[in-house]
Amino acid sequence: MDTSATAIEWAMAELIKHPSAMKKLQEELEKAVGLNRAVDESDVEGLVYLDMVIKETMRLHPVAPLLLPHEATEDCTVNGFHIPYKSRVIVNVWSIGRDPKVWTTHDLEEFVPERFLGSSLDVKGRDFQLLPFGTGHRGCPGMQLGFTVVRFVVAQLMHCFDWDLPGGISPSELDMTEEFGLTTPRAKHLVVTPRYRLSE
Ligand code: HEM
Repeated sequence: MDTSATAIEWAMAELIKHPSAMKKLQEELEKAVGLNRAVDESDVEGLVYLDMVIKETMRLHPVAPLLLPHEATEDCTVNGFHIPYKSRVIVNVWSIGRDPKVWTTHDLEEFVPERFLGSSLDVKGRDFQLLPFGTGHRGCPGMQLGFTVVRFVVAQLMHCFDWDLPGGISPSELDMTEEFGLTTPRAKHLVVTPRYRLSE
């Protein structure tokens, strides 16, 4: 599964669709790195807006929308629901990412990285509102690598380039249809033209 590539493509698409968020991220990167060199892996730690962009991307576009099927190892009760031993449990993180009881500060369907401002929510599996890597014994063992790669690549692409959509399409018209399955990639790959923005 191309999990990291799918997450990077969604982050790029959301940033291109929301030029003000892209500008804020570019400003954060410029402040941290300047325009005379490319982003290094060590620059990415502590970039608050970048972190919020990636979390918001993973809230709206979890790469594995139903995680992987889990099996109950014993009888248990969760939120009043009895789950018998050996039941197959499917966790719909796509839907949890749009739960109005959880996400109260901004429009649920909108890409708003600022909803994470001042919040300690992270993607490591402790906060059940946001589980793009699953949680527990069968959570994603590649989480650290995946999260680092996604942050680093998005930071480099946004720092080095501005992005133009083809054929005069305006950002708001960008098609965000998902292809539903075990993973949810974009239905149509993102096609964009880079414009180099660093000093030589
Ligand atoms: C952004 C990148 C990635 C995302 C969003 C992601 C997401 C996930 C999710 C949601 C699961 C299922 C967890 C569950 O059901 O509780 C999973 C499982 C898994 N992931 Fe990842 N993953 C990513 C990157 C990676 C990488 C880089 C590797 C390997 C180097 C990896 C290896 C695995 C493996 C082996 C499992 C199965 C674990 C098991 O069943 O015990 N993932 N991943």
